[in-house]
Amino acid sequence: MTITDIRVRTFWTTTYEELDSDGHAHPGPERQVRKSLLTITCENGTEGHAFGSPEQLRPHLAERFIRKVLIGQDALARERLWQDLAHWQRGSGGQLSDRTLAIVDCALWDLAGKAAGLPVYRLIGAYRDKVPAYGSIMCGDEIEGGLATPEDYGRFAETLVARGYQAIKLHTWMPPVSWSPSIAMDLRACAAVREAVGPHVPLMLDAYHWYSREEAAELGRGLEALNFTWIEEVMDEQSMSSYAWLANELRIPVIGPESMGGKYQHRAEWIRAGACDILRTGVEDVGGITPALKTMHLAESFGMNCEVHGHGAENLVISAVSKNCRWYERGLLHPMLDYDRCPDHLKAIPDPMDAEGFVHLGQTPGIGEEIDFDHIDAHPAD
Ligand SMILES: O=C(O)[C@H](O)[C@@H](O)[C@@H](O)C(=O)NO
Ligand SMILES: [Mg+2]
Repeated sequence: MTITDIRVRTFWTTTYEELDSDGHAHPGPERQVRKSLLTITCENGTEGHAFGSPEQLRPHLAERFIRKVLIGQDALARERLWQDLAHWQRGSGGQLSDRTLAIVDCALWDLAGKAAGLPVYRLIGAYRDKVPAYGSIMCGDEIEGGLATPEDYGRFAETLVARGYQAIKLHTWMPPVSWSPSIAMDLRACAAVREAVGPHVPLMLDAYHWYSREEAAELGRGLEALNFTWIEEVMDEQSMSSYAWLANELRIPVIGPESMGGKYQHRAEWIRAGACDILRTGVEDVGGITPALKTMHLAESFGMNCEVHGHGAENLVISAVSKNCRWYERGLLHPMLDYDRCPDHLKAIPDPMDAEGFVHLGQTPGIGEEIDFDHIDAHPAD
């Protein structure tokens, strides 16, 4: 199966979210945004697709790297094509990101699933056909009726448990919220959620990402008293030794790294340094399904769980093929947003969740996205 073409289509789609000055998502006015679709085509007409941002698929990257590495190559040689693209990162002057690698890798996996007539999670080797989900709540805000108070978090958590979520993760308040960061408020929100859902629902916290060691330890001890399941990204992840210090200080499991680059190699160093009790990966964070699988296997070799960052078909695949992954992160969730609303560019959401809190893997060949090509072609945004 020889790759004969790659193309990028950029189109308009609707969003109901906006990013704050720190890059965290919150509810926002309905508006149109640009999104891109990479399509890889083989000589027999088989195609693989993956979504990304226009910036991650901009012409310089599509022509200088993606086309150059892929055209004429065996589409099923994913490992070699991923390695070739990853090696180009050094010579790209910082232009070729892990996010772009992830898009290409996901499109190749989608193509392989189409060629085999299998959903990708079964092509890789299923561990399960449904994954328990935790509700990942958006960062706090100052919106009336949103996530402005600890009580708001408590009320929202109750609705999420009633919806079926088997666990809940809080992202609490961060700048630009005027009075944040605040350990006291973080712990008040966590206490309100624990009070609302009772003692047995697993709870996790992902808070302000730049606390000091002492602040992070104080926060962690507060979570221990509330019987939380893990503490996440509460210090700058560039300081691996700070996380080794924190993991040694606390009983509650420390999970990471999420936002750090370095793929599976850097995550191996975190394990070696004792900087995490639970490893973290994500298809976008480490450069694709191919390296995310390596991260999963790395953690498994150390008897560790590895939890997947982010929602979407590709992260659901990773969660479904790994014994040492406990959850699917479904979110980000907010009282004013309908997470189950189907995006304009899809015919169905990729992560439907049943009333018991399980997200079921689709059986359609490919990565698991039902793409609405008519929408994409009818709303060009080049
Ligand atoms: O932008 C971010 O920091 C992430 O999207 C974050 O909000 C959330 O996805 C996360 O940290 N999950 O663990
Ligand atoms: Mg996180």
